[in-house]
Amino acid sequence: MRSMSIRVTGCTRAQGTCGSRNVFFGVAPQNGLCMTTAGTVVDGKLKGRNGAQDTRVRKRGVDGRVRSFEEIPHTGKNGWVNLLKFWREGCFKQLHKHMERTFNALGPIYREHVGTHGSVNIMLPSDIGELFRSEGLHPQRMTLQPWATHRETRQHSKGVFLKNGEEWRADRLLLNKEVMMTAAVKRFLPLLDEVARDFCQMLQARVEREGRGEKGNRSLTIDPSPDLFRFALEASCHVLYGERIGLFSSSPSLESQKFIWAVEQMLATTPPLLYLPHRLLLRIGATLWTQHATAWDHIFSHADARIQRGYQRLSSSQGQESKPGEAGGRYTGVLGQLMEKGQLSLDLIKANITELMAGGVDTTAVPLQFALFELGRNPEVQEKVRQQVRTSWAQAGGDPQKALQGAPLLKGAIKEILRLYPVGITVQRMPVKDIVLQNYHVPAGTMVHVCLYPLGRSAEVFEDPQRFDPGRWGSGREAGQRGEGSGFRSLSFGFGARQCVGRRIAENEMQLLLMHILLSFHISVSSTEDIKTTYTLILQPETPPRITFSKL
Ligand code: HEM
Repeated sequence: MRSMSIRVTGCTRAQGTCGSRNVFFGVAPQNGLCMTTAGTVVDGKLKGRNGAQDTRVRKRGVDGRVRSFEEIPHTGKNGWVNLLKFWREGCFKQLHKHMERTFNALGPIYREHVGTHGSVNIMLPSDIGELFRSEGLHPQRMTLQPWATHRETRQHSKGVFLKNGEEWRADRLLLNKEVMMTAAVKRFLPLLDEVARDFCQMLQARVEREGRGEKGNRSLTIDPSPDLFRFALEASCHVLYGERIGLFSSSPSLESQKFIWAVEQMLATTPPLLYLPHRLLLRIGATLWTQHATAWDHIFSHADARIQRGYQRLSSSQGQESKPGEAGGRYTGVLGQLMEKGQLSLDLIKANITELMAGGVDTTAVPLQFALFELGRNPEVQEKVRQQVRTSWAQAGGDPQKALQGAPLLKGAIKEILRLYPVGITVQRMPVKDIVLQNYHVPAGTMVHVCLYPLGRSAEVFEDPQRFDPGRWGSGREAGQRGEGSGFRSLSFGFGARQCVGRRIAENEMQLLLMHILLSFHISVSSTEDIKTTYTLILQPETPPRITFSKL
């Protein structure tokens, strides 16, 4: 086992889990006192066993030893009591804020036991690096058991999201070729660009039709979220099935609206099911379980219909000479590529494509809402990004890949959005060997959560963390970043071999849409107040922001 050097911890604001919103200890808010095995938190400040004032430095124990797992500060030992408090305090919906408060109170590492689930939570890049180095050849996350149970009860195969071990790796290597490799990105980028341009045309027509002001110079204020969900679904279907589904028409299909609703329902019902004995809920036919399973059934039947169509299209074009995935010279999407190569069984193609569909809509539509809001409330930043995009677009001669390459601020803007509003608020790993984090022993097989929301907003890690500054990610610019260790700061897509398989689709899709919007519209918001956020397996705005689009 490797020992670690002394580390300065990241707590600058010790406001504490133990204040009025304490969900764990049930201690009267006035005295704000919580016990941990490693120390005592008094008024949100960590004191050693002997009551010494918190130095914010995790030192070796007095005898110089690595501290034991049990000594890691924790939020209460009884998982069921904690669960009850979680429920009563509405903590499921504010998990990201709860994590931030708990780090502020307990320091950069803590244990948590809620219901049936136990974890060690960390947030500093140096600890994340250590975790990454111990993830092994088959990195393992927390399994979303309710999703797995749905597959088992319906006798569906599992895709990469739910698999582990060699089975996971075999599927994943084949999927990488179709969605992550540079050659694949080149194939699907024009499809995403087409959808992004069509979206902007649709928006331009709407601004002209419904906007205020003089003809040709109109503005429209709307909640763009329904349109962004449609955009993300249209883009996903185009890339995955090679099919446009007409969601920008005046009468988008009811079936697609139902799909969007089903993904929302599936996401919202997941967090409570993670902490409850969901198999029992299944057996007694509890509403929560039924809602969850019905939502998944809908997602599956939507994908099924499209896969059948894709299969027929491909079968009818067989015999014509063409490259794989390009029936009759036309790119037939990720589905077409996988079918033509024939290395994955039809069953596994279906399982994986369905997961890509389920994972690919809300995850991009929601950050786009935050991005429009941040660009709107930071007009100077918006203008800088627009200038770069304009120049790059003019030089790219219509080639979307070149245009994106010449606009690093656009990439920086997406990174900033995901730093401030990480879609998934944690990345989890089970280390395959014992490790030492913050000088505590963490045994192999422990579920460790990397908490992205507190990481992204930590003054220990980022200079002026509340500022939306796409330039902080520029090459050679270390100024916007702090603390020891390099890397492990931009982790919203996870890390290593198990990072998000849809990453390249998501990044390009979001960048292209923002690029075309910035080329066509000035964006503004009426209120610059922070957006309140809520957690429903993904982090979203409590109320979608209203955005004003003014024609340039
Ligand atoms: C901004 C958008 C997105 C974010 C922030 C995001 C984030 C993540 C994260 C954090 C993980 C876990 C990675 C890890 O454990 O290291 C993940 C996994 C995954 N994501 Fe995404 N995702 C996004 C978009 C997408 C899209 C568009 C798709 C599908 C087209 C997708 C499909 C998946 C799948 C299938 C996995 C499981 C991969 C595996 O276990 O091998 N995601 N995503």
